[in-house]
Amino acid sequence: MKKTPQTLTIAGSDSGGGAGIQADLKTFQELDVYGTSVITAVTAQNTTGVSAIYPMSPQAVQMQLGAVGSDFELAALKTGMLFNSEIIKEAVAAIRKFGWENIVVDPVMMAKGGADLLQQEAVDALKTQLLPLALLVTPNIPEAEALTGITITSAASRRYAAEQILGLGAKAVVIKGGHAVNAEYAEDYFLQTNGESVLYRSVRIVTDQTHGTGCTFAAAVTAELAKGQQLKDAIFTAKQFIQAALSEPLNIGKGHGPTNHAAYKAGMLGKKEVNKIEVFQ
Ligand SMILES: Nc1ncnc2c1ncn2[C@@H]1O[C@H](COP(=O)(O)OP(=O)(O)O)[C@@H](O)[C@H]1O
Ligand SMILES: Cc1ncc(COP(=O)(O)O)c(N)n1
Repeated sequence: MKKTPQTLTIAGSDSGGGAGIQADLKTFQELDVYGTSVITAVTAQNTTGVSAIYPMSPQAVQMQLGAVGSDFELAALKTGMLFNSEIIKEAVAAIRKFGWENIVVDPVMMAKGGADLLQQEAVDALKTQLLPLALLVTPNIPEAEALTGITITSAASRRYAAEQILGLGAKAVVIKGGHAVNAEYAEDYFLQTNGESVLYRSVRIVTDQTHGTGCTFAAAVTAELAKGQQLKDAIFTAKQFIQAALSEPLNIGKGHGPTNHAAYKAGMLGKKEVNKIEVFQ
């Protein structure tokens, strides 16, 4: 009997439903994998910002990880908001204990409104303990800068930052371009340890409805890996997924609205020229 691929997200809850655990589970569902979740923190959040953060105790995280690990056969997992170094330690311990592979680390540091989703003291633990276990790490530009101390202003500095991140032990990195000053394109730059690089380019969609883009992108990569796709193909599908999700806005909330997680499966991608993804190897 063929089993549905099983996945896990270790992340924070977004009461507004557009980012974090909620974005991840919606994305898993849309891409036909089974999603489980370990909640690291509960945020009181909507499209206008984060008003409070309630981290789970390390024990609460450990118990959730144990419950998932003792029952499910995970084909891939992602991490999102981890908040502090104690929670990172629990995630690392469970990854080792259960022998989980295909680990996608979205090094979530800050919400778009500026709230700290990773405490400063935890950046070191993320770098030294979690990144060495990652198949892929998916920083946006400010996160890649925080991980490396490099200011990204050009293709050369982006490549240099990617190399430094691989130096931390991740097998591959994709530096996402949502925050770049490129008005025309959103470019995601992929580099892996054998030196191979790929640039994924789409037309930049003019919208302020970008809440949860990073979570959704990493969850889509995770789902595709769980289905057995190669990393480069999984990233291509994730880029298509987020492009469709941005191009069919839901117009929900008073601030930075959530993306449309249903658009890709509903076939909206193929319908618009703007949604073509270019790939440069
Ligand atoms: N305006 C946009 N138009 C098209 N793609 C975008 C846009 N903003 C972000 N993306 C894409 O969304 C994904 C997440 O990128 P980014 O927004 O940089 O991450 P984060 O949410 O972590 O800050 C990437 O694939 C990026 O290229
Ligand atoms: C619980 C939680 N996790 C992550 C994000 C980052 O969201 P984005 O994907 O827009 O960077 C968020 N705002 N809230």
